[in-house]
Amino acid sequence: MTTSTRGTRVPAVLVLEDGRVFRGRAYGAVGETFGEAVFSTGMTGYQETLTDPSYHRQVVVMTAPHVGNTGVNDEDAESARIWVAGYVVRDPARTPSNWRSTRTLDEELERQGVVGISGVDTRALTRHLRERGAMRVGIFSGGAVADDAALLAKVQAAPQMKGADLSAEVATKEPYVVPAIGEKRFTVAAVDLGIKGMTPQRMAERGIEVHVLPATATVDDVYAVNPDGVFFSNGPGDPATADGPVSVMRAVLERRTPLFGICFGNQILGRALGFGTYKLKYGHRGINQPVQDRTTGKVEVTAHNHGFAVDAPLDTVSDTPYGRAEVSHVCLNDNVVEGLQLLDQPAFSVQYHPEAAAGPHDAAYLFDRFVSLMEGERA
Ligand SMILES: NC(=O)CC[C@H](N)C(=O)O
Repeated sequence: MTTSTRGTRVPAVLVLEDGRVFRGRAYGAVGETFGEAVFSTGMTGYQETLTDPSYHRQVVVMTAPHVGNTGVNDEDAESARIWVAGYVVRDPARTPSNWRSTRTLDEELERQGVVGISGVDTRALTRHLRERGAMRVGIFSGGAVADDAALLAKVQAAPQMKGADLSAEVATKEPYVVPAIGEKRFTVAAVDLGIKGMTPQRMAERGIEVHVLPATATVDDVYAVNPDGVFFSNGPGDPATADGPVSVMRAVLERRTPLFGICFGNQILGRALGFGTYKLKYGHRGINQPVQDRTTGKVEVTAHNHGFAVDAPLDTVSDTPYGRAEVSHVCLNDNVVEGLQLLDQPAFSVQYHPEAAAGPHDAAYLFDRFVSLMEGERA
């Protein structure tokens, strides 16, 4: 049960699993919530962040101090609802202003029952997460917020992100089609593991008819649409649990159908090739992360949202059951693997978000690369 906080100063408390406590005021819905505390460095694009299904079960801390300035509109959502488990801001806008805005962010959080906290020193909280790593957190308001020991016990009983199998909780239950814009050139089967709305849109803009399939889609479901290419989306949870999608991807690789993966899809390609995945200390989340495309040498500024990464050798070509593979992209902040490509068949993936919602459009060329692979098959 949640109630309104707007215009009030309901006390709220944020409790990390290592016992650190931050006090503030309720923001959005009043109640309690649990998740993995992560920080996003995006200065803008909060609506896209909140509605990205990959944030399911995560409590997002915004490093930008002023959030909500442009309100909420009906155009920028990346899915039908807010997925973050909780929201932490420093200084929410009191009077949002934007020509597209139809409501305030705190109204929207409250309407969707999303518990948040404001008035928190998000710089201190971010530094704590950076030093200690992402960890479980609870936000509490409205009830007893004084007994920190009892709240800490609740946080320590909440589920971990490591080992969480979440795609089926966020993905579509029924297949649907996003039609090509203009002349239809290709058909793609897109396995929805938590897809963002902009991803099929970026394909549709290139003449692709996108058949979005549930996370549980089988190899037969994928080939029933007679695809020119197969796509595996972003999504929440630990890639080590995604055995079903890994086996579907292996079947796609067997058939040498052109393949593209984004984020969770990159981790699944890593696993399909025989690499491991591991949890990063605090992940990459934001819209200003430098990545180098090692195939061209170009550096691009990119949107990220990942807490896990692929463990593949950076400087050697690997022999895999599907031929030679290499790391195509790398994050220049920390050398984390940001992309994989096969050298003997048309398959590649990136760990970041070329659909750019929100974020810079530097990486849009990857959708063209996917089109080229499908063109190559036809030539
Ligand atoms: N955006 C994504 O697809 C994230 C993938 C995975 N859940 C991770 O945290 O690394």
